[in-house]
Amino acid sequence: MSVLLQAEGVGKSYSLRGERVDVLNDVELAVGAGQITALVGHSGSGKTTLLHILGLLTEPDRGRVLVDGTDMSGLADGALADVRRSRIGFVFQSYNLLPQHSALRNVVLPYVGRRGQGEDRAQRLLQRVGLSARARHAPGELSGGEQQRVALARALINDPPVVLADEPTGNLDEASEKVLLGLFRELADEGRAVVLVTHNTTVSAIADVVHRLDSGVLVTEGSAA
Ligand SMILES: Nc1ncnc2c1ncn2[C@@H]1O[C@H](COP(=O)(O)OP(=O)(O)OP(=O)(O)O)[C@@H](O)[C@H]1O
Repeated sequence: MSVLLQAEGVGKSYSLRGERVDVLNDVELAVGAGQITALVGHSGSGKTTLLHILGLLTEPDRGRVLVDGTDMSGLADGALADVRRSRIGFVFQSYNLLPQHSALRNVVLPYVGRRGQGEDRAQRLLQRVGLSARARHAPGELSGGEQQRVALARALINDPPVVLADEPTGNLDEASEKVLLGLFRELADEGRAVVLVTHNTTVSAIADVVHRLDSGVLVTEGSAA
């Protein structure tokens, strides 16, 4: 298994009303290509914080994140943004789609490839997530599950080897959940590393590896391998 994303000794604390809260303590994690990794744990255990650190959206206080074996600590903001755009697709818990733009425009916006090819690629991705007929619709005209699928298409626009998703099935009915989990499996089968934060046991059941966060410590619960 080739490791695409690693956390080494990652720690994060917040200061809340004068109280220090240690959210993550010395987290070690290696995320492999071709696998679905689930991050589980009770509410407030730090899953989103860890996902944001893995996605280079939040800097850890201690330790480091490696993408393709390269240490990300100390990279300038621009270089970090380049790695984020090209190597990591992130699906946010609240989708974070721009309401004034169509689904298609939302998918194209982060595209960094050859000029003129973004729209075609975005169309194909919308087709892949079953929404080609909704390309011109604004996020407000789509259901939660549809917005989630647009957010996944956007996360794939630059063909990233790593896909991170925060509670991707949080607002979905069973049928939409099944479609989305099928898509994540396809992404892993293509060789990508997929990391899902979830409370949902259906989601963790399809994962190849399950890690649980408990009191800031990450424990591996199970591995299909
Ligand atoms: N920006 C922040 N400032 C201060 N404290 C924060 C911040 N972000 C997270 N926290 C604290 O860190 C802890 C972990 O939050 P996090 O959102 O990572 O947990 P979670 O496991 O994803 O929870 P949930 O399952 O409820 O989404 C919480 O106690 C929260 O109050």
